Amino acid sequence: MSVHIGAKKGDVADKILLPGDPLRAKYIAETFLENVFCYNEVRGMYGYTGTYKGEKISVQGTGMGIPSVSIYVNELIQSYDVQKLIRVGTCGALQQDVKVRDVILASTSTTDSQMNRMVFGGIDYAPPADFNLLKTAYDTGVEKGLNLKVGNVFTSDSFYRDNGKELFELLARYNVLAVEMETTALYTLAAKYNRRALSVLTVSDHVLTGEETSAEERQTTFNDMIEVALETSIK
Ligand SMILES: O=P(O)(O)O[C@H]1O[C@H](CO)[C@@H](O)[C@H]1O
Ligand SMILES: O=c1cc[nH]c(=O)[nH]1
Repeated sequence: MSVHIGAKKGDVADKILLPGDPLRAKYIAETFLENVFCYNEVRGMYGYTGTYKGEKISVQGTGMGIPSVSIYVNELIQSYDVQKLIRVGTCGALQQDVKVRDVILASTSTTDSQMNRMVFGGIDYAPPADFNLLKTAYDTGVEKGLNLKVGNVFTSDSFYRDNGKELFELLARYNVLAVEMETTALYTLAAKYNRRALSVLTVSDHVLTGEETSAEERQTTFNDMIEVALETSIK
């Protein structure tokens, strides 16, 4: 057991999918995995292990934002030796040509979080996706006929903000594709511990047009993203 995960060491696979929403973890486990068992219910942050096409794989909710995802990624790496970590999250689109339900692969992330500035003494570290995971996910998506977008995403410390319009317009001008809340932490911790990480994101709402998906759709569905992540994890 670690502080926030009630699993025995061998209960967690070396590859894992990481949705922010624990009910998305439950949906993924029940819909896509075989031989499934639940290894974590601590704080309702469900974690499951099962098999996908015969390969052992886990799926763990991370909660929202950098502090929460950092707890789970630290414990998954340090206590359970997880090697390959793929976030399956939602995001808000910042570009006109990025549509609701599109799938984005985050090649890097920009953040307003102070976390990395504290770690790197004021330097702006650029957190990268693992190139092999990124290429595999891209090739897998193209094979499935998906119009994947690849690029920079904004990992925000706040979902609600007063100066949103100006900031989002500025980021959009600099080609940032979308806003979410965890990728910077995932990529930075993967680099720190020499693990492989990727964020695969479904656009759940559009910051410019106001179009959005329902809470139920955010919790379930988004199957294109999940299939790309599962296939990438076993290739
Ligand atoms: O759907 P998840 O994976 O939680 O991701 C996005 O949704 C949450 C905000 O609603 C934040 O965690 C953001 O990153
Ligand atoms: O962080 C997020 C996630 C989804 N949609 C947003 O607008 N922001």
